[in-house]
Amino acid sequence: MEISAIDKDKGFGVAAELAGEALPSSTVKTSSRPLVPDPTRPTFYSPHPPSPPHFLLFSLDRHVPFDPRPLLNSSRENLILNSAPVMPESSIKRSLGVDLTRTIQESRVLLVGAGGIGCELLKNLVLTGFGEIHIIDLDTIDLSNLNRQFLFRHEHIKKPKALVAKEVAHKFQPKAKLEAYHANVMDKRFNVEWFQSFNLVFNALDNLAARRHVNHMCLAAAVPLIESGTTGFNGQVQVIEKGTTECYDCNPKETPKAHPICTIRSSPTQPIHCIVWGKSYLLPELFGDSEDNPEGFDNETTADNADEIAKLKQQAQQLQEIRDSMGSEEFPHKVFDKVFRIDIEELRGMEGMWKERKAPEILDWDQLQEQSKSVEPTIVDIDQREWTEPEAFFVFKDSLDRLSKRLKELQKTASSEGPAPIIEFDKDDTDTLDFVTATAILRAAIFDIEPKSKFDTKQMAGNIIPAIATTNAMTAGLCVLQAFKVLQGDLANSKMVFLERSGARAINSDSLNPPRPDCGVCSAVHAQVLVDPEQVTLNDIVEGVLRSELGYGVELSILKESGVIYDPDLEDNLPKKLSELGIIKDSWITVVDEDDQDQDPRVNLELFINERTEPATEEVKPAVLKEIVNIPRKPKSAIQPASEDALTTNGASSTGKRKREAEDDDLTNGHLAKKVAGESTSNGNNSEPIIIEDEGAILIDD
Ligand SMILES: Nc1ncnc2c1ncn2[C@@H]1O[C@H](COP(=O)(O)OP(=O)(O)OP(=O)(O)O)[C@@H](O)[C@H]1O
Ligand SMILES: [Zn+2]
Repeated sequence: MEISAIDKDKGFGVAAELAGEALPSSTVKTSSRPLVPDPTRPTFYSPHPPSPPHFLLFSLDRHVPFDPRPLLNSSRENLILNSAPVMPESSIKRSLGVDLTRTIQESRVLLVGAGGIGCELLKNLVLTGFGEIHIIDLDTIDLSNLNRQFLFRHEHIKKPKALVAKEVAHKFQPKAKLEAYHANVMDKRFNVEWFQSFNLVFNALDNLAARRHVNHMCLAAAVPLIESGTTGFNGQVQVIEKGTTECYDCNPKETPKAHPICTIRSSPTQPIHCIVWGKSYLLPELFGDSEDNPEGFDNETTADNADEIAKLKQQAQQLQEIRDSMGSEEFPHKVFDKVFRIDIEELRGMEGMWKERKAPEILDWDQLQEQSKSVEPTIVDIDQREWTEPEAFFVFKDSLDRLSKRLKELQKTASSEGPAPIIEFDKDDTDTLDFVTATAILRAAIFDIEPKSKFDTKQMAGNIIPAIATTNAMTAGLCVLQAFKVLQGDLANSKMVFLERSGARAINSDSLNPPRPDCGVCSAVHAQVLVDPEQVTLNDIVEGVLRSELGYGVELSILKESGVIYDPDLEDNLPKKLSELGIIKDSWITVVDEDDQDQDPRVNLELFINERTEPATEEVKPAVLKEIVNIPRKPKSAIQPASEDALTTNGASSTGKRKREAEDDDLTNGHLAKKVAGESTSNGNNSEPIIIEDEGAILIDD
């Protein structure tokens, strides 16, 4: 990447030179000339760089009459990050124009999550002049949040994130109207009407369930949603608008990987299999509640793995007997012999398993005892390199001893009525981490698998994906840019934006796709029904609303979050009151049309339960639709190719993403990356620079 730094004083240039040293693969060019207006473009200020760079960074102070509108109006993405403590309104107007500034000031927006992205986003929203911002977060502040959730300080630890975020952000812009909720966004009180009260919703969440819930509520409320997320250096921003774009659920999401039980118990092939064995099998069997379901591997009994489960249970039972000798001198030897010798001997006996791969090797207590004599106790502090077998053996005994003493201590002080004390894995609990690292290394040696260091084990066992402050900050900036487009009703130019570390460009974008016709979530029609859940029966809904008012036939089923509550073969629930079925105010049921005899079935109907206060009378039916809705038929072929011009007005149908994937195949180093950048400059698509205004807005052109 090529970076040009220009400043009328020397300071920025020096900083850029230092940056150049820190980024040896980049070319940093510095210059200390003043900015001059570009005579060919009336509102544009050109520094006349020596050669057209890929990115151009401007650091401007208040006195330079800079107008970045041409950049904002360019067809490509720009990134705005506000870095100033307070951005004067005049600056915002100059940057965004009077109309957009007013729209922003009059907007009422919801920010869900005040974590890594949320803190950055709140700061951006406040400094950009958003008029009313509601912040919701269920969590309290933790020490580990402070490195990147910059609104929080040490004195805020244990306080609710939403409330502290509000308080701190308010100081940036006292005029902003902020409202905070220390609550779960999935609470029923945050109902469709509440969502409808916002012009725009931002998701800055960290889990699938909450993201899907907000997606669903925004679709039901017909409020646009800007969804965002980061993992390490990668970030993504997606604009979702009912009926126009794909929703969060249009594309299936990966669920966390569970390893097959046979892999964990008898045929590990990767370091993670040994780590999961130490963390989710051996540690809980010795120090936890062995009745608990282990996490990280799939121990559901099926025809295929019934034998494996039975074997595991048998081995676990034998370990339980050994557990009784915890605290005695023989305890470590007994545990070692059981898991690193007896169980392995048994496995070796299953000859069929070892035809294709090397049979596991048994470990020898006496030999390791001898070899580990010279190991220093400080070995536990060496976390960057993999321990040798004797070192791992030493830590195995040492951590087993520490954990045994801890559990004995806990047992002494525990009350007899409460649950028996246990020790669970925690990546920040050194005793458990040492134990898992050491046992995983010993197991890896048995199966001839590469060992992992304590540091790596912590990442892998703790499912840690490093959170990078810069990625969060850039992603939050991109969210605001997309918000500008949504608020201007310019969905045609809204994008799906990606931050990536590899490839030619850091920021890439893709046109938004129209909704997938087969998506059960966003193809659904949403309606509200007014009822008294204590009085109204399911039959009142099925007959009184669905069949008589909406014309459904016999073949329909009704689902609640927990499963099916009605279908033609399940009529027991019909006479029950809604409240008895757990269908309360502000919950919803999904109606699925199963009738495909005469014509195609209708799309799903999501019926939200609204409470009615006045009683039903002769004239007023017990369940009434708030508005009559038209429920279209499902399209003939569920998966249709997305219409190319459904969203794009600029004809940009060949998406940046596909192009980028092709580029990635060719690009392995910065040299090629530069070449691509140069090419796109010459074809006129990439000629705009990045601008950083260090006390107003920072614009980074994509
Ligand atoms: N259902 C929910 N309702 C409200 N807030 C939620 C909900 N689920 C998650 N959140 C909040 O979303 C935020 C996500 O932020 P982030 O991804 O930075 O996670 P974190 O928990 O702060 O950090 P880390 O997981 O890395 O320790 C968190 O503050 C979390 O409390
Ligand atoms: Zn969808």
